[in-house]
Amino acid sequence: MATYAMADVAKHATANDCWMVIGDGVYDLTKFAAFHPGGASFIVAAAGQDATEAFYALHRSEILEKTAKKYKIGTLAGAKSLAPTRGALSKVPYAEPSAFQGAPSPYYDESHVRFRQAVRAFYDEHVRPDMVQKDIAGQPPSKELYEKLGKAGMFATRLQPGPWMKDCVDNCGMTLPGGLTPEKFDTFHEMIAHEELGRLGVPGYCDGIGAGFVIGVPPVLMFARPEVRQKVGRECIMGQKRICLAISDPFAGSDVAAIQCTATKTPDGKHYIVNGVKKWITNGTFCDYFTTAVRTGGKGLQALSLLLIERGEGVETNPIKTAYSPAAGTSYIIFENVKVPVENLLGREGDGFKLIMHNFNHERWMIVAGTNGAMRNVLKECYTFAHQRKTFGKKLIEQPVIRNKLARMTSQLEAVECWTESITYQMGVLTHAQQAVALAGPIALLKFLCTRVANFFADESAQIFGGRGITRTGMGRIIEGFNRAAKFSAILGGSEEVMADLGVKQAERGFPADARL
Ligand code: HEM
Repeated sequence: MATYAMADVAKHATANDCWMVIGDGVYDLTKFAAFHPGGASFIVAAAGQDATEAFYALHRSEILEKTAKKYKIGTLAGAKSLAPTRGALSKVPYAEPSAFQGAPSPYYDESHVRFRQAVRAFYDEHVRPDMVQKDIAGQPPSKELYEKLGKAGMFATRLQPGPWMKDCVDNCGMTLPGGLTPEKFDTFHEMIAHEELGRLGVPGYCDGIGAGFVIGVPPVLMFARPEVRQKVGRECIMGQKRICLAISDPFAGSDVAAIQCTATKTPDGKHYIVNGVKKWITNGTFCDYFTTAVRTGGKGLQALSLLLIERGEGVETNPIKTAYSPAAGTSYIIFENVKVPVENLLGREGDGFKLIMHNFNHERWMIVAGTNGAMRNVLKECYTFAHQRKTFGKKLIEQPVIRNKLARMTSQLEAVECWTESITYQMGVLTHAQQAVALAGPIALLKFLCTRVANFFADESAQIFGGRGITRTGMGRIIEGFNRAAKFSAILGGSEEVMADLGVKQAERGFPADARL
C-alpha cells in the first residue's frame, strides 16, 4: 500500500474527492459518504484532514477493520497504528488482573500469561469477527466452530484438571493453547479460560459457546460408566457433540428438591422412561445430550437421580426468549416417554442431589470467573471511553464525578478478583471432599458479592456511557449487552439470595460453642 504525507491528503478535500486520515490509515471515502450511517455531512466536513480524534469520539476501532477496510488506500508517513493487536494484553489501567500488567503474584507464572494471550488470540481470530452479527441474528455458534474450539483445547481448558485432558491430547489430536501441557494445567489456567470468554462482551452468543458443556459434561466425566464416559466425554470435549445440564423445571429453580420430571424403570430393568419438562436450559435448543435431574423414586431429595439423555424420539426443545440473544440456545424441554438405557444413569439411583451439589460449587465459581472477565472488559471500556469522549469541553476523565465512578468500580472489582484468586488457589490444593466442606460457603458468598458488584457495574457503566450505554450497536454496545445480561449471573447456578443465606448457614456449622462477646 502507498505511503502518503498529510499534504497529499489535504489535496482531496471535497465531496467529490474525499480523503482523510484515521490513525495511521489514509482512506478515500468519496463513495462511502452517501452510505455513512452518521450522515454524509460529517464525512465531507472532515475531507482532507486528520479525522482520528473525531472518529474515535464516535466509533469503535472494529469499524475500521470491517466497514472501512475496503476504502483504505494507504498509510500516513510516520503515523502509529491504533488498531488493537490480536491476543495482546491491554495497558489501559486495571484492564487486566494486576499480575497481567506486571505486578508480582504468588498464583501465576509465565505459562498463565502465555495461555491468556493464546486464548485471547484464538477468540480474536475465530470468534470476534462475526460474533456481534450472530448475536443480533440469534444464530448459535456453528458446528464447525465447535469442532475448531474442541481441537484447540478451548473446551478442555474450561474443565477442572483431570485425566480427560491428557486422554484427548494423546488419543484425539487435541492441542492446548499457548503450548500448555496437561501436566502443567491448573485451576488458574481454567479460571483464565472462563474470564477470557466473558471478556468478549457478547453474553448471549458466548453462552452459546459451551455454557451447557461446562456444567453438563463434568457429571459424565466423573460419574458415568467407563464406556459412556469415554465416548460422550471425548465427543463433547472435541466439540463434535454438544451437551447441556437440565436441572431446573417450571416448579423448581434454586429449589432442587421440588423437581418433578420422572424416570421410571421398564419391567425388564433395561431402560428408564422419562417424562417431564425442563426450563431455562442454556444450549438446550441445539445440544445432542442432556445431563438431566430426574425423580427415580418418591418425594424429596433422596429420590433424585442424574441421567444422561440423548436427543431422539420424545425429546422436544423449544426456544425461550430471554433478555439476551437466542444464540445462547435457552430452552424449554419436553421429555415425553423418552426411552433411556439404564447404562446412562450417572452415579447410583438416589445420588442425584449429591451429584448436583458436587457440580454446583464448580459451576458457581465458573460463573464468578466469567463475570469477572466481563467486568474487566467493562472497566477497560469505561476507562478508554472516558479518555475518548469529551463533554462540556473536557474529556470525561477530567470530570471528578466520572473519576469517582471509576474509583468505586475499580476497587470493588479488585476486591472480588483477589477473593476469587484465593478461592481458586484453595480449589487447586484441596481434594473434592475437602472442598465440599470448606468451600461451599465461601464460593456461595463470593458469587453473591460478585453479582452484587456486577449489578453496580451495570448501573455505573451505563451512566458513564450515557445514551450509548443503552444502544445495541456502536460505542456502548458492550455496556448495553452487559446490562441486559448482568442479572443472568445473579440468578443462574443459585440465586443471589440463596447464595447469601447458604454462605452464612455454612459458616454457622463451625460456630464455636464457647464463643462469647
Ligand atoms: C472510515 C470512516 C468512517 C466509517 C467507516 C464510519 C462508519 C460509521 C458507522 C458504521 C456508524 C454507525 C455506528 C453504530 O452502530 O451506531 C457511524 C456513525 C456515526 N459516524 Fe461515522 N464513520 C466514519 C467516519 C466518520 C467521521 C470522520 C465522522 C465525523 C467526525 C463520523 C461521524 C459519525 C456520527 C456522528 C455517527 C452517529 C453515531 C453516534 O452518534 O453514536 N464518522 N459511522
